[in-house]
Amino acid sequence: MTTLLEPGHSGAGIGGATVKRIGVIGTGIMGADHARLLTHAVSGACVAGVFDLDADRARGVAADSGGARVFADPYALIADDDIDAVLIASSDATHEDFVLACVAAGKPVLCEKPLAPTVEGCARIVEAETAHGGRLITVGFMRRFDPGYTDLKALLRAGEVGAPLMLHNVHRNPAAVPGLPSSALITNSAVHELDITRWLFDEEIAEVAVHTPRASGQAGGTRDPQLLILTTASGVLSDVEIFVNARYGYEVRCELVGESGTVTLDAPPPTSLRRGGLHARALPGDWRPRFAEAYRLELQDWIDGTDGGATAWDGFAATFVAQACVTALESGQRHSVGLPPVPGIYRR
Ligand SMILES: NC(=O)c1ccc[n+]([C@@H]2O[C@H](COP(=O)([O-])OP(=O)(O)OC[C@H]3O[C@@H](n4cnc5c(N)ncnc54)[C@H](O)[C@@H]3O)[C@@H](O)[C@H]2O)c1
Ligand SMILES: O[C@H]1[C@H](O)[C@@H](O)[C@H](O)[C@@H](O)[C@H]1O
Repeated sequence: MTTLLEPGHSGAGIGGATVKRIGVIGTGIMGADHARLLTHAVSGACVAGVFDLDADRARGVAADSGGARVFADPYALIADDDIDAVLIASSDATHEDFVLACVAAGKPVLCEKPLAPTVEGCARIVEAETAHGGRLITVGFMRRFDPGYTDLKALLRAGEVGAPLMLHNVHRNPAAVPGLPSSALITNSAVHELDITRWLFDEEIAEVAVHTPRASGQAGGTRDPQLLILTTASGVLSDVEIFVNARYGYEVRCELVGESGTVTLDAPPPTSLRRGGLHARALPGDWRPRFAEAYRLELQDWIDGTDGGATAWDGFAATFVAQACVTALESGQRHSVGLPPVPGIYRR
């Protein structure tokens, strides 16, 4: 693939031989988790700098990361000569400015999903990276590294279930903040399934529809749950139940239906308890335990420069489809997607 990175680099990852000094912007739930993984579970990296609007939070993560520098300004962190690459885990609306600053500084950047919450914001990022002339950006669609999803894709590729027909996805969170906009179920949560559908079938989503039952009484006015129906260019259907006030726990699973068999991706853990007439398996409270291995593998891939992660174009496409879903939600009508052509630097 085309790259303008230094020798030893491949694609948007960091690559090279020495320990990579990472700057982390945003040290909330995800930033702290990524910093912990970079410090303790990923080889060839250390957390060298942190920034968060909440300075106490940044100081706590810096201390847990072996004494990283706490920056007072995120743009100073990005520009600093002792920071080799940047991980952005601040809130969604801040991603665009930070990613653009990384591209301007020529630094590899791993940005948590979504790349930006608006299509226009993602387009500005893709334009900047294209003008730079080589890939620097990776987007944190970590499910691409989840052993369950990679197995599912391998079985599909090997022809084990024949040609694909349907993918049934379930994505549930125990509770959302009261007053969450209905569109956020799509742009912040179901955006993972939009990415996974494109990645699994290696094709674009051509049409979307969104159906809603009556809203849950626990949802505080948000239209929750929602059922997204995605149709790919070749006519595969991928349906997504997104329910962010499911109350009982965090759960992500799916079933792929092919012409000669099916594959079920269930929720770990592998252990289950049988007692008192029940057969039970513990569910996590959020995404971190469910996708722990996926986050680790995603970060290792980025540090190694192996280039298996989602590109800025994938980030653009996911937000583009999400926007079409929001339009479908608001209009109650099916909506064609019509992605623009893929710029050259993203053709694999
Ligand atoms: N890949 C995943 O599975 C996954 C899971 C959860 C969250 N996320 C994404 O990660 C990002 C962070 O989510 P979170 O759950 O950690 O949220 P969080 O609220 O716990 O943390 C966000 C942090 O960003 C900080 N922040 C806000 N504005 C900032 C700014 N301008 N500069 C620097 N810091 C700023 C906040 O102070 C906070 O500490 C979001 O974009 C979210 O969509 C991804
Ligand atoms: O930001 C989080 C995160 O992306 C999780 O992976 C997803 O399951 C949640 O629904 C979402 O709110």
